[in-house]
Amino acid sequence: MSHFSPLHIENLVAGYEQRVLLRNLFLCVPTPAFVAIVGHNGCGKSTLFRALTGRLPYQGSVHVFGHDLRTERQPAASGLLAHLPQRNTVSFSIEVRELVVMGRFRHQRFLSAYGPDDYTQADEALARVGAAYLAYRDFTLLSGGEQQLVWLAQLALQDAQLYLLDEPTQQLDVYYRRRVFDLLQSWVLEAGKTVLCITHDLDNLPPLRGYLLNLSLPKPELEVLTPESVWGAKAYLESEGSLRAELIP
Ligand SMILES: Nc1ncnc2c1ncn2[C@@H]1O[C@H](COP(=O)(O)OP(=O)(O)OP(=O)(O)O)[C@@H](O)[C@H]1O
Repeated sequence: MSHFSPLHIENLVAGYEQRVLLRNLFLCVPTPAFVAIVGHNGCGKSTLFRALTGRLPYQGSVHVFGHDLRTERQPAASGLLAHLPQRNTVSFSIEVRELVVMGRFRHQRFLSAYGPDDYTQADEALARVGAAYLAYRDFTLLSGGEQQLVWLAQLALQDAQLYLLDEPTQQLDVYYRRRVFDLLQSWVLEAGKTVLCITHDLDNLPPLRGYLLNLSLPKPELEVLTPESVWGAKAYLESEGSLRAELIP
């Protein structure tokens, strides 16, 4: 398999002092794709993202388009990857549009302000997530679901090659959950991005094109996303046996 694929993970081992959560993970996303990452609470999904974003030491190797992530000091600044954590907070008052435009940080010249073109792109990104009406509101006063839409708009502007999204549809209502999955699918199909998306929202996955990665399995591997593979993952995750297998250290 090529090291120049969007994501190539070899023999990844990661976890915490008491517990190894990811054991000898091999993964190759061969071409730009959507990958839904599923698994029980606590099985290590966010831990995988912590390793990929350099916040947790790991054994093994991770290459993104041929770049070794261990030696890539600022993967976000170089446009290699962008990450949406499960909880993202802002502690000061800021207009939504001002927060979204910051997604253009890679195109901003030192000490210069964002220009009209940057703001046009911010408005377009907000419109694409169905949140144009929030543009002039104070971000800190929005509901959790509205804030999530704003983060997705900002993320789109980062124009990264690999997106790591940790439960992007949590807190969203049924309409916006569907809409966000459609949006992520368009990032792949129309913009050639690779999207790794941690989710517990299996019901919305069947119509999507891409792969499924069930991190609760003893040997997780990519499966093509189909109604059958999603059903299989759901049946596995609902079984008592799968939970017991995971609790064995
Ligand atoms: N810094 C840490 N030190 C020790 N253990 C940790 C640390 N961070 C997380 N853990 C534990 O590691 C396990 C996996 O955490 P992780 O956040 O990867 O789960 P997850 O699969 O993303 O779960 P969820 O679906 O609930 O978000 C959990 O049991 C958690 O308590």
